[in-house]
Amino acid sequence: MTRHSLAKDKIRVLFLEGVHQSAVEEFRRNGYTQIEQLKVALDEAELIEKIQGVHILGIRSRTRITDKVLAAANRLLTIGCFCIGTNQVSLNTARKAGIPVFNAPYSNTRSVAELVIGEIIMLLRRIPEKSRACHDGAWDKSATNSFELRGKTLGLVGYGHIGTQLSVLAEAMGMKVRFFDIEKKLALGNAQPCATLEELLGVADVVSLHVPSTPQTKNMFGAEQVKAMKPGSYLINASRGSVVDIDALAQGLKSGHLLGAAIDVFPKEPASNGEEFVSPLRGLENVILTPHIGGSTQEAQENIGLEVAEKLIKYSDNGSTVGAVNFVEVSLPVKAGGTRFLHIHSNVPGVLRKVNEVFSQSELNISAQYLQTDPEVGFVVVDVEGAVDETAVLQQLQEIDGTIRVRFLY
Ligand SMILES: NC(=O)C1=CN([C@@H]2O[C@H](COP(=O)(O)OP(=O)(O)OC[C@H]3O[C@@H](n4cnc5c(N)ncnc54)[C@H](O)[C@@H]3O)[C@@H](O)[C@H]2O)C=CC1
Ligand SMILES: O=C(O)CCC(=O)C(=O)O
Repeated sequence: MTRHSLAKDKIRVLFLEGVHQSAVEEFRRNGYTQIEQLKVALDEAELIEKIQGVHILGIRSRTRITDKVLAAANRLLTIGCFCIGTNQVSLNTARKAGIPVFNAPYSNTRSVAELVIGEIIMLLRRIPEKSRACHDGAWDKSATNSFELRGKTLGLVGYGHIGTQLSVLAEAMGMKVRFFDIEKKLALGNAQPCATLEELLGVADVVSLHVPSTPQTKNMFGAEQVKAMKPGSYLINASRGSVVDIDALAQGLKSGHLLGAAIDVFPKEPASNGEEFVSPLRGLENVILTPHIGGSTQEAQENIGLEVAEKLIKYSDNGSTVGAVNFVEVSLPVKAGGTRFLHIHSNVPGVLRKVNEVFSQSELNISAQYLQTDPEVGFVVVDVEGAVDETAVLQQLQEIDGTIRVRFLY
């Protein structure tokens, strides 16, 4: 039987925002019983209260894990973002507190790419307003400003997991693809890179944004970029609301410079399904507005649930940090016997020596040791064979200057 320093039925797991049942089942399959599920996101004050005693927290993109929430988290071992973006978590503070954060970098990318393909067709055919008109009893059978996508140029800003899949799908449908990325990227199919964003904006009939939320991408698409787009072109944003200056976009649409837009993410998104969605884009012609559902398909959510749950369980059971977005990655073999100590510390000189002294002074036989450091945080894992007074070792490790947290698995 695998035993743990904290019995699994004492480990409290909290899932917010309707994390998929596949995650819950994976935790149950692995022996976890204390799992609480909420459908909603919590605001900072609610989370500060709710997080007390929680060891493993699972969220999606709405819940903000701020410095204050992390300071209040008295038992938190790890956080799982059941999505791609991790900008909702104060990653640096979590890292310094010894809390690895995991996400699912691939599982919903196909869903986003498919949605964007659908939106390109809908926008070029002006389906939003034609459908609305039919619902209202009108019959507008005109081809004005309706186009095929064949032969048009798709400009991808960000050529990562989503951008590249879109590139392949769009070419298969007869579009030309250009892309701009800050990193050198392998161009798939016949896609061609642009040296600058301006170059891309000057040639694209449809611009689709697929960059992460970073300080550099904040408002990277403003009045100047809207103006630089071709007259009669379209903008799609299914990345993050912080990337586009929404007022500048509204202006570009109202002036007729842009013929349409499809926007899935917004600078301010309602915290729950009941809250009113407020945006200057509401009511504009040929604008598809969706409530941040780019990755919301059954397939994606089920896969994400499983993928992130596996990473969280591996860390909780085994200490492995592979896939962590804010933490040094240590790939650990499953432990067959003995005791495994996990020591997270500030990366200051002498800590590793003191850790080793604890084991040598206790005359313990170290069978394996793993160490990874970043400039500020170190993570050392020590496997020990034979009989061990775990509590005594734990206490000595905790007393080492610079220790952030210590755990043992046995
Ligand atoms: N609407 C939704 O439901 C979803 C939204 N997303 C968002 O989409 C974003 C992109 O997802 P992936 O393609 O999987 O990410 P990725 O990390 O695979 O690709 C992002 C690409 O953007 C590039 N990039 C970064 N900064 C840039 C800049 N300033 N200019 C140009 N390129 C830049 C990177 O080099 C990278 O190639 C995610 O970070 C997330 O915020 C992801 C999934 C679902
Ligand atoms: O499904 C979600 O909650 C958010 C999806 C998303 O934006 C992401 O994966 O980054």
